[in-house]
Amino acid sequence: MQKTVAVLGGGIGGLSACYYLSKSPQVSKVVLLEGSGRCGGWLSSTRREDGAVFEHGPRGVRPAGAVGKNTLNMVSELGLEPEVLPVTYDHVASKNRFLYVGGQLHKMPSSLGGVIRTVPPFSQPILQSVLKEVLIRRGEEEDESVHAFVSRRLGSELADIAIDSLCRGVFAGDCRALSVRSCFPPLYKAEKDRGSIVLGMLFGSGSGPKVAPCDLATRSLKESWAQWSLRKGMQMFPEALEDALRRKDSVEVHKHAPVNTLNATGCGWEIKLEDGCTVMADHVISALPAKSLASVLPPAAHPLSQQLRDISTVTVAVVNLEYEGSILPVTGFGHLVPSSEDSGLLGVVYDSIPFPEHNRSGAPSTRLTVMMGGAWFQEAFGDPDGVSQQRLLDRATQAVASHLGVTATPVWSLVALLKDCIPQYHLGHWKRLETMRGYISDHSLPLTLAGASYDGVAVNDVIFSGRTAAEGLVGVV
Ligand SMILES: Cc1cc2nc3c(=O)[nH]c(=O)nc-3n(C[C@H](O)[C@H](O)[C@H](O)COP(=O)(O)OP(=O)(O)OC[C@H]3O[C@@H](n4cnc5c(N)ncnc54)[C@H](O)[C@@H]3O)c2cc1C
Ligand SMILES: C=Cc1c2[nH]c(c1C)Cc1[nH]c(c(CCC(=O)O)c1C)Cc1[nH]c(c(C)c1CCC(=O)O)Cc1[nH]c(c(C)c1C=C)C2
Repeated sequence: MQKTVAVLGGGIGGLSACYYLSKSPQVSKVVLLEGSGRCGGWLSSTRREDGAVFEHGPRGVRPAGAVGKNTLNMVSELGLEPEVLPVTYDHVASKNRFLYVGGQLHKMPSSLGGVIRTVPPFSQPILQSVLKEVLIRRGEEEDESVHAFVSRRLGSELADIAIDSLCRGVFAGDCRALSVRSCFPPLYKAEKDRGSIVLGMLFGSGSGPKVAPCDLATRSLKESWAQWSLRKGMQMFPEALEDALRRKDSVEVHKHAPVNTLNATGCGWEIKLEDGCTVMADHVISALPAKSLASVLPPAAHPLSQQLRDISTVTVAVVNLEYEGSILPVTGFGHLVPSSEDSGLLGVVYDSIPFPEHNRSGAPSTRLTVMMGGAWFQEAFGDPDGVSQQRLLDRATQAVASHLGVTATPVWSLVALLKDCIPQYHLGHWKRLETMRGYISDHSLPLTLAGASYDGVAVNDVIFSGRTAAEGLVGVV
């Protein structure tokens, strides 16, 4: 029987689910319902007339692994290959990442020399911790915080500085609350399967999904890409996806269509939109943030809604700055700030270094992005609704002045408050997923969960979640 599938949320997760569904003859109709006036969700770029591009959300995607290949396959199918801007592993933006500790920038080790010597801010060679790690006994816990896991296996200094910063630079989150099992599955699996992170990395652990690479993915391997972006910014990606979907007879894309309620009809769903319109569907793929889905589910699904509400999120202030000339004292991807140094200031990306193509045409300029808040937003700035743009801008320019010695006034700036933008996979997230998916299956709800709230926040993971959701319904596409 052919089905009508409604996909809720037109972020990269929902668009991807539609894309894969539309490849299947088993689906007669796909209806995408996006609440806002734009598809793409957090993939959002400001393009100025002089050619400058500023990212508010993701600025680079990794080509590595099956999910990285999968994304590049989609990029290629969408005809975006000529627009791809690759950054190779030997580029300075791949080799140089900094930590701001004790009022100074420290380059993170990226070569053997950097791990065999004692390199500040660390008090002993990283290699020492790595060699000892092999001898540490396997943990017994079903889950553990990222901080506890790394402290146990590699020592508290690496956990307090490097891992604390890494969790801020990926989840804008607190490594003492985040789950190692859900945030860094390869680390957790390496210990479970091989008894050690190092042995897991050396000999592999478990088997992940397999994806056949297209020419573009093969090229990314041959040319050693570390990350890539698109010529007119990451927003090109959802724009191309939306265009491709609009060209298919089987797909309807509705923007300005916020979902208000979902009512189970016995053989599907009646979906009420805020404007009073109704959409009927045999199946729903939700690519909404977990809390948004919780608020539209029927009261009878209360146990599921409660679990969804318990997946918390953090708010990040993103400040894009543009300076006259080439003003950076160092070169690289950017720097992260551990929470012990300055909890409210997460890090600074040196956007002009990996992607100079996004600089304005004409006179030289430097583009930076300062990211603030995250799990520390409330303690640093108070209620997100009460903080002024000027305060965020001042805090960002002060950080650029004290961390990088850049005291010039930016020639252009943009402050964006990204409310509830990154889900936090706290301790026990895996159990919550099991409970939620168990509830859906036990109650035979025609509902699939996709998007960043569940199985990975990276663009690649979210796209793959859209594919998995579609394939769960129609088989391999
Ligand atoms: C500042 C920042 C930097 C990032 N950097 C990177 C990076 O460098 N690399 C990387 O891989 N990833 C990065 N990410 C992560 C990645 O961008 C996100 O995890 C991903 O875009 C989430 O996609 P999504 O489709 O799951 O959700 P969203 O983008 O949140 O999309 C959900 C959609 O649902 C819609 N919606 C909400 N409620 C309703 C409703 N009731 N009815 C209808 N529609 C509704 C929203 O309008 C939205 O369009 C970053 C994220 C942020 C915030
Ligand atoms: C300072 C805050 C943030 C910076 N980027 C993000 C935040 C919250 C969000 C983010 N960054 C990455 C991802 C995807 C993860 C993935 O698995 O691909 C997300 C959601 C990529 C990333 N950024 C950094 C690392 C180590 C990674 C992981 C992948 C990789 O190694 O490339 C470090 C980093 N992020 C930021 C800065 C300033 C920084 C380091 C210098 C900004």
